[in-house]
Amino acid sequence: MRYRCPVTSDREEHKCDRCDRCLSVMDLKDKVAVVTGAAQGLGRSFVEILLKNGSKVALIDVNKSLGDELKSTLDQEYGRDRTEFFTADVTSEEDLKGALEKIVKTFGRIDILCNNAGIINEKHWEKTIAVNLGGVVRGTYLALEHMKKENGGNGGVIINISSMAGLGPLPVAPIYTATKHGVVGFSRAMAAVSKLADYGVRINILCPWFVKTSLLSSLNSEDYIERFLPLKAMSETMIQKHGCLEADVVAKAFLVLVKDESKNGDALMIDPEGAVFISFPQKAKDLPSTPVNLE
Ligand SMILES: NC(=O)C1=CN([C@@H]2O[C@H](COP(=O)(O)OP(=O)(O)OC[C@H]3O[C@@H](n4cnc5c(N)ncnc54)[C@H](O)[C@@H]3O)[C@@H](O)[C@H]2O)C=CC1
Ligand SMILES: CCCCCC(=O)/C=C/C=C\C=C\C=C\[C@@H](O)[C@@H](O)CCCC(=O)O
Repeated sequence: MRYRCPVTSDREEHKCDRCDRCLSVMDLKDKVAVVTGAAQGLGRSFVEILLKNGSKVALIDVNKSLGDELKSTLDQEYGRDRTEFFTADVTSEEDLKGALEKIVKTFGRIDILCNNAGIINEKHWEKTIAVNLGGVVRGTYLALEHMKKENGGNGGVIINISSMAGLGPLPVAPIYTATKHGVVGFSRAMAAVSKLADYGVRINILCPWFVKTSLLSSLNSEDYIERFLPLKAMSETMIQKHGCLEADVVAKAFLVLVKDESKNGDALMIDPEGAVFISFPQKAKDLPSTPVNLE
C-alpha cells in the first residue's frame, strides 16, 4: 500500500514536519531497550509498546515474582528471545551495574533506557529520594557508559519518568514532588552535557497526570502519605474533576519522546486533555519575573 501522511493525507513528498516521513524518527526495529520498574503499571505499558514497535526489551524490577510472571506472558505473545527479566533494585549500584552488564552480554548493546521505577512514601522520605531521584541518576550514569559514542556505544535515547508533580507542587506529597522536580532538572542538565560532549544520546522527560496503576493506592494509606493524609481529598478532587489516564495512553506519549530525534532535554506533559511539550526558557533570567525593590 502506498504511503499516506496521517497529518495532511498527502501521498506525495511533502513537508508537514509532523509525520514519520518528515520528522527524523528513530526506527525501533531490533533496537535494545531497558525499562526499570517494568513488572507492572506504566513500566509494563512502556515494555509492550517497545515490543510492538520491534525492539528487544530488558525488564528490570525489584519484584522478582511479578517480573517472572510478566516475562512468561510476554514470551507467549512475542517469543522468548525478545525479552529478558533481571531482578535489581535501582537504589543499589551493584544490582543495577550488574544488570546492565548482563543486558549488554545478552543483547549486545543498549539503545534505549527508560528510568521509570518510582514509589510514593512520604513517611520513609529518604527511600523515596533514593528510588525516584537516586535511581534515575544511577540508571542514567551507568547506561551512558554503554551507550555513549566515545565508549564505542551507538548513542540512543534515555527517557526519565517524572510527573506533572515535577512541574508544579502536589501538596499531598512534598517529597515526591521534590524528587520529580529533581528528575526534570537533572535530565535537562544531562541533555545539555550530552549535546556538548557529543555522547550521541538524547535525554528526555515524561510528565504524566494521575494514571490508573497500583501506585495510586498509596494515596489511601497513612503508611505512605503520613502527615499529609488530610490533604488526600485535594488529589481525589483533581482526579474526580479531570479523570485518570490509562497506562497505554501514556505509553503513546512515551513513544513520541523515544522516536522523535529532534527532541533532547524536552519534557512532554500528558493529562486527560492531551500531550504537550513544555516550553522552558534556556536561562533562569528568561523566566517570567517580578522585580523587587530591596531599598
Ligand atoms: N501512577 C501515576 O499516577 C503516575 C506515576 N508516575 C511515575 O511513573 C512511574 C511508574 O509508576 P507506576 O507504574 O504508577 O507505579 P507502580 O507501582 O504500578 O509500578 C512501579 C514498579 O516499580 C518497581 N519498583 C519500585 N521500586 C523499585 C526499585 N527500588 N528498584 C526497581 N524497581 C522498583 C515496582 O516493583 C513496580 O513494579 C513512577 O516513577 C511514578 O512516579 C508519574 C505520574 C503519575
Ligand atoms: C500522590 C499520588 C501521586 C501519584 C503519582 C503522580 O505523579 C501524579 C501526579 C498527578 C498530577 C499532578 C499535578 C500537579 C499539578 C500542580 O502543578 C498544581 O497545579 C496542583 C495544584 C492543586 C490544584 O490544582 O488543586
